[in-house]
Amino acid sequence: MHNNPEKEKQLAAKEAVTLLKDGQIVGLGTGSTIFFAIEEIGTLVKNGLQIKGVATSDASYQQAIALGIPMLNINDVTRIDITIDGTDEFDDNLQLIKGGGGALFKEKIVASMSREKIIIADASKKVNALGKFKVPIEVVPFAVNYVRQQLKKLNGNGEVRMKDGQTFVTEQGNYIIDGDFGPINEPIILSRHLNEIEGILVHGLFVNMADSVIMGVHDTTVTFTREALA
Ligand SMILES: O=C(CO)[C@H](O)[C@H](O)COP(=O)(O)O
Repeated sequence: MHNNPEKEKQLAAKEAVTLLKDGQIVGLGTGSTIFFAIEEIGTLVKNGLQIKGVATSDASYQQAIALGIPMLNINDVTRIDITIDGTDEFDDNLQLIKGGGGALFKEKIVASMSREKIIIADASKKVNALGKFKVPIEVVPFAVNYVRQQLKKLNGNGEVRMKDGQTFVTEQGNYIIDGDFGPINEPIILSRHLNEIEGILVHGLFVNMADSVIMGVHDTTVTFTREALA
């Protein structure tokens, strides 16, 4: 049986939104998987679900507003109850590489403020070792060459992300360096090293963050939980 990523994304999204409850403040991730979740939430809100959203990108904000989902500014909230977001890769320990869409800064802040963090994914995102997908690293433009040199010391190779022939610029006005470290056997240690490099605003290793990953596979879903790892 062939995988159908679009269908798997939709199934995971449909499953995730069943977790939402009246009164919650909900973090809305970014990307093509979350697109489906926001659509589903729009329908639930039309049918009476009372939640308020906090977006991780302009795209998710605009989609949510167009669907009539009430939205809050992150600086007007002191808590986020639950966040649903996508991922570029996840491993058996529910460690993630995120930021393929370049929204990693807001995604990490929203995740850090969230009591519960749910990741949704199609089956292609599950890997034995992180690292086939290059680690997105958001860098203040002044520090780009310095950071690339520092990545070399970590046995990494970083290329500045381009889009349509231009340097990709994040919503914060920064650049993304996509870091190739080969298979990442110790994501927690690499994450710590990256945290220590001046000029890096945020990186796409989301370690010990996801509470669960809902993965669409063929015509069903499988849920992996952090609780089950302990
Ligand atoms: O981190 C992200 C954006 O910054 C996305 O969650 C990630 O890139 C997955 O995207 P998609 O659902 O389109 O595969």
